[in-house]
Amino acid sequence: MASKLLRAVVLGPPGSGKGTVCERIARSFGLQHLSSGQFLRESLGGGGEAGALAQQYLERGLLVPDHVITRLMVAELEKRREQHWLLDGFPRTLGQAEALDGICQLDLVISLNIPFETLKDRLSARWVHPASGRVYNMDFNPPHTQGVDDLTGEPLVQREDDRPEAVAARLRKYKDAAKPVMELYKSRGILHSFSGTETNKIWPYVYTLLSSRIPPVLPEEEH
Ligand SMILES: Nc1nc2c(ncn2[C@@H]2O[C@H](COP(=O)(O)OP(=O)(O)O)[C@@H](O)[C@H]2O)c(=O)[nH]1
Ligand SMILES: Nc1ncnc2c1ncn2[C@@H]1O[C@H](COP(=O)(O)OP(=O)(O)O)[C@@H](O)[C@H]1O
Repeated sequence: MASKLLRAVVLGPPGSGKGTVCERIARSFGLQHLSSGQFLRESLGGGGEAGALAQQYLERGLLVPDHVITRLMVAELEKRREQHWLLDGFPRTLGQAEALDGICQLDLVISLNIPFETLKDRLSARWVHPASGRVYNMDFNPPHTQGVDDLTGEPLVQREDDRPEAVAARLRKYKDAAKPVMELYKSRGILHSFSGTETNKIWPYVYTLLSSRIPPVLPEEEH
């Protein structure tokens, strides 16, 4: 069955499980997701003055200026015109949402609503494989061998911006910037909010919602 190309966004504060949920959606529905944070970190690898400046925002847990992230994301999305879009972490401000409006009409927006204490606990236990963006958590999804990526055997690291000093600032900034974005999508009737402390409990609802738009390639439990 041919389906219309999906234009979807997953929003939520740092640590809310956007990456985890997007990974499951990608696998269950046979599509690729684009994480603005991971994409930024990869794009900065090349160095240069602009890269060094953006790096400082990331390390301090601050939002990169709208024009920087928007230019990067819009250029990448133009390349993926013929694919489904599942965006993780973009748009995060009203300016970014308006820029996205200029290139597509969103079908659905998933918002993850997770208590503050849960976010803090999760971020302090997050370990990542920098090259792939694969994410682990020492309680929730630990690697097979401690400190090592399952697929490559390379070392895992903790992100600079997951340090407690940076986390509080990130969560505050997120709230301020995201509020008008949520209101915009709510007013359009495309916002779907999911609340809870466990991704495994939220996941079946997300799966059902996505299934109403695009045919799954895997059953819900095989994420
Ligand atoms: N304990 C616990 N950790 C989770 C759960 N869902 C995701 N995580 C972990 O929480 C951290 C943040 O999740 P991530 O998907 O990276 O969130 P993002 O910052 O919104 O993209 C990661 O280390 C995940 O492995 C959950 O239900 N319980
Ligand atoms: N849409 C965006 N606008 C501005 N900065 C962004 C955006 N997405 C990612 N970033 C930058 O990348 C960092 C990491 O983002 P991300 O990997 O999505 O992590 P998290 O959701 O855990 O904050 C952010 O703190 C910010 O500096």
